[in-house]
Amino acid sequence: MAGLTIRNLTKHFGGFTALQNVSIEVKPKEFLAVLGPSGCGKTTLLRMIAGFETVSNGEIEIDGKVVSNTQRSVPPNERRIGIVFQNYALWPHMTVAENIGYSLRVNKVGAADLKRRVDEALALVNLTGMEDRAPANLSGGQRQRVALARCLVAEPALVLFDEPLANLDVHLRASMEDEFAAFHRRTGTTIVYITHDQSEAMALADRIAVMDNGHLMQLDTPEAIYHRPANEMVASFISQGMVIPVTILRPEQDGRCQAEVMGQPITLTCSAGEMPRAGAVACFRAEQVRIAGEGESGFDGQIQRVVYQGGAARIEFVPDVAPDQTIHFEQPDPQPFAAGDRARLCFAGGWLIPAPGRT
Ligand SMILES: Nc1ncnc2c1ncn2[C@@H]1O[C@H](COP(=O)(O)OP(=O)(O)OP(=O)(O)O)[C@@H](O)[C@H]1O
Repeated sequence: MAGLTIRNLTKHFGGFTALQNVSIEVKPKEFLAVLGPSGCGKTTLLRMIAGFETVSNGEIEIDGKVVSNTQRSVPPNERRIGIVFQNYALWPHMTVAENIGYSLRVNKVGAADLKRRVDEALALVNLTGMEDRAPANLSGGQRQRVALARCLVAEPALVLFDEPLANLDVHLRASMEDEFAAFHRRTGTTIVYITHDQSEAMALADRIAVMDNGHLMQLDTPEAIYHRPANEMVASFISQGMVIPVTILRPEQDGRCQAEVMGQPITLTCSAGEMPRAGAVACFRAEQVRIAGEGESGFDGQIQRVVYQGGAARIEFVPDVAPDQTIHFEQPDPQPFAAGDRARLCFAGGWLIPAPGRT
């Protein structure tokens, strides 16, 4: 399986810059998710990797060969890339096997070889026995698997997924997530998976590239992105992290620093070399918020909303000292709170977000 190198990639559409200086290295067999809000440039990036868009600057290398730079662009069909789209794009008048074997027939692959490769692809996506069905007689998840088999049969160096689960219902998404993960474990295919759904990215990817406004914000493992976001965008975009001003009291020691948040002392995890500085902010996760014990110090405030989620509720709380800030946390049943109640909370940890330009 091939690797993919994206170097200083920029894309202008007229006066609009959709991608700005993006560099990403995808290792062979890696599963990389590209995650970001609508309009951040995910599809543009995918289209450039596939060769549907030229580059304004920078270059793309697949398996060590340059396929796009400002001078040249290898056509999509010569890039050995498979693409799985969200709308499957299956031929309705062909059977499952005919759909899967289409590209081989076009390339005049012999009948015996074609059947063997189609059978192998069917087995890879757990569709053996369904070769004679029409796409109309398949479930959404099965159609998506046919689309995957159709792309695998061509033995691509790299498979691009463009929001492949966006059209499926919640239950089917979960089971397809399992299938994609199992498929990746079985085949070791190098995958670039575009999504705006962070739980999908977290569940599937070895690493996640978080994008915003055409810029790469962070490229790291799901755990690092969650626990050590590089900036405020990543902190708040991933799992609605709470970004709150803090005062750093002492320089970093052993990956931690003493700080103050909303008038309360706190120990934050942080990157090496952090020093007291102006404008510091930290990211707090819902599980790092708790109700202060009897007589324990904390910050007082009012419960704004209680949203029941089955087994637990999401509680939204506004602190008296920071009325513009909403703190949210999960409270397991039975629910002690209602909107309007007073409470005292404290934080049990947090991550000091590195100063801008220093990640
Ligand atoms: N051909 C084009 N001409 C002009 N602007 C474009 C073109 N294609 C994309 N854009 C703009 O580039 C930006 C990035 O678009 P892109 O489709 O890559 O975003 P995205 O992250 O995939 O969004 P979504 O999740 O909504 O599909 C958007 O502001 C979009 O309007």
